[in-house]
Amino acid sequence: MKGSARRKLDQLNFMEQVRECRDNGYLLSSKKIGSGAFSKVYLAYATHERLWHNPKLASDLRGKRHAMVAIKIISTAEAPVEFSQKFLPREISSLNATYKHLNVVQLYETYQNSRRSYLVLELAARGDLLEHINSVSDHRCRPGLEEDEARGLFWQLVSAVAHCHSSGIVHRDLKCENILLDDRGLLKLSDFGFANRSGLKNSLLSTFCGSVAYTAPEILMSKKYNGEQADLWSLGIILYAMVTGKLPFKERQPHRMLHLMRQGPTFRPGMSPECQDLIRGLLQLRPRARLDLQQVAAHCWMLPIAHALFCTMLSSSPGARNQPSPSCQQPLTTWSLAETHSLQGCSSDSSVPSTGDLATRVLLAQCPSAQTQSQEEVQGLPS
Ligand SMILES: Nc1ncnc2c1ncn2[C@@H]1O[C@H](COP(=O)(O)OP(=O)(O)OP(=O)(O)O)[C@@H](O)[C@H]1O
Repeated sequence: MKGSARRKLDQLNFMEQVRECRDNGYLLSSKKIGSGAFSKVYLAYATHERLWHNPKLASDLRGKRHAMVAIKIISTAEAPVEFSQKFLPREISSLNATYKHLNVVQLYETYQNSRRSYLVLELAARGDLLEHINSVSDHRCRPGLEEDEARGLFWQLVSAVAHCHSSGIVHRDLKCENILLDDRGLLKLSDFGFANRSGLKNSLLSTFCGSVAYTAPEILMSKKYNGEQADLWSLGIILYAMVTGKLPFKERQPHRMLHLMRQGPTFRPGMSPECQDLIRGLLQLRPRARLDLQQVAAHCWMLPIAHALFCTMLSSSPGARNQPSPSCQQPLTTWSLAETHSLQGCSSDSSVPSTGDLATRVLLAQCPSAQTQSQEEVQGLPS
């Protein structure tokens, strides 16, 4: 098809999409914020009428004080049947199963016709983690994020993945490009296109998913694998990318990649030994030897953040305000309220149960004086 004919067709298609969105209560803007293999993602606005009819959407956007959403439009007529019948339904059911956590992109609703499917998603307007790492690296004239910043983001990611796993979902495509940031700088895990139910505790998966650079060795070796343990490997790669600005193993050929993996990651001088230890703990060749999420959250590199969060929870609870724990008196000036909520995994909607038990459990183990002092406050949190 000639260029001008293609442009005309694109324009007609877009006008049709605008109409279909309007019929469903959204004003589609022409601002394209991303695209995937069979999808385009646009900025859109929820109408008053839509907000009135969709309490899930209304309660979330009320907290954000805007009406913007991201609409992912999938051209099901053009996509392979397997995509429309297998992966897309899985993406939708995984997003529904992981609703609602502050660090997982929210799916507000879907609508479809014979040609397209529409996913109305929470907007994460500040791009992805890869772009963020690259822009910070340029700014610092040094590859990678400061460890303090990496710690804050990584905690949010661990909290999001823990929420997915406890909801029975394995992501299977964890990578920097699938981790988005919103306008408050909060991390939002997205793209559940390869996600699956983790099913029975010991059931194994066999499909190859994701990008080679983030893929666990057992998958590259075409073995049956445990999805949760494979996600843990990807977390190790992401943490390495955050603090070094590079990928630890980079090879196109799986067998060469495996060779590099067996040698293990190398670290630049200046990286803290604690961070190196955490990365090594995740990048274990044997899946069962990898740290689990609880161990990651309790790792000494993570402690400053778990500690800060726990102290914030203590100081904001009425009983503890007058009686601070002697071991929890560090200033918390580096954490804003939004960050603290995120660390807790809480939603901005107070009616939603908090899933942020990670820090509480970690700190109760690490901070005995807090344990005796705050029994009552902590009992209020889900475990
Ligand atoms: N909720 C969102 N907020 C802002 N941008 C988004 C959102 N969801 C997706 N995007 C943007 O759109 C791009 C494509 O979205 P997504 O990764 O979900 O689609 P995909 O079809 O699964 O992509 P791929 O084929 O690369 O796996 C993302 O890389 C991101 O830049």
